[in-house]
Amino acid sequence: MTAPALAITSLTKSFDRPVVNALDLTVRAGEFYALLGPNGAGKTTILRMVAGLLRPDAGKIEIFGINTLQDPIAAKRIVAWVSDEPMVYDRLTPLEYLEFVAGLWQIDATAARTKADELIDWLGLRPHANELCGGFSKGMMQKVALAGALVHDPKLIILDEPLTGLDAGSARQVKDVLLGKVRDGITVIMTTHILEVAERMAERIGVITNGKLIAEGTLAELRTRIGRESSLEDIFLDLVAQGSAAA
Ligand SMILES: Nc1ncnc2c1ncn2[C@@H]1O[C@H](COP(=O)(O)OP(=O)(O)OP(=O)(O)O)[C@@H](O)[C@H]1O
Repeated sequence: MTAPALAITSLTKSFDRPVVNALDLTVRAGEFYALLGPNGAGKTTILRMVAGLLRPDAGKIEIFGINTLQDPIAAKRIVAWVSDEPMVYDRLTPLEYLEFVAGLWQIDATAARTKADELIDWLGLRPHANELCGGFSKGMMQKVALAGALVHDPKLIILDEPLTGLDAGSARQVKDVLLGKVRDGITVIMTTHILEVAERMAERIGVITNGKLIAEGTLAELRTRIGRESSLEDIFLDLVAQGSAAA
């Protein structure tokens, strides 16, 4: 049996207060999973721990069976992390940036160039491929950062609010790239506040409040849980209200 793309067990993290509370979460291989939750629920903190950018206080994270705390380099090789605050080098063009990232992954120069060209075309960056990133809008930076995260052909792509700040055309390009990846068998996990995106794209949706998973399932399963025909917005608000009352 294939190991899950992500298996989180009893994950716990506090800053000045508990933010992630003994969280258990499993995402299957090949799934498109959306993580929803109100502001401050802990979504980014959870994903930063999965991406190896933040150390948990307790708990276990496995990516395709690799323990991220015991074997962080092996885990990072198969994961892409796309932050909601894109970081690219101002003084490089998108092509130079992608070749630089490919070099960090020790991908050979010819393969790197082919990969970079493919990503540039997919994300509609071709007209700007030879301009310095420093002059780019936030949306264009976000697309370059996404391309950079995909250079090493990750098996699991984790994105924090990938569509925020993108115009309709760019959002469509990013969505198409992600759906294409899922069709190719790649697993995608993303947070979003755009419920319509979760509704249309995700196979399963997890709802986080106060660092805990309070509900999870397909849209149909979440509807059944609420017990009436509702929009995802109504379901989400009902679940969050229930979660807050329980806390
Ligand atoms: N490095 C940090 N130091 C202290 N507190 C932090 C740190 N990172 C996050 N927090 C706190 O942890 C809580 C959860 O933050 P997090 O960013 O994970 O939430 P989120 O669900 O992603 O929210 P949003 O939807 O607003 O992005 C917040 O109260 C935040 O202020």
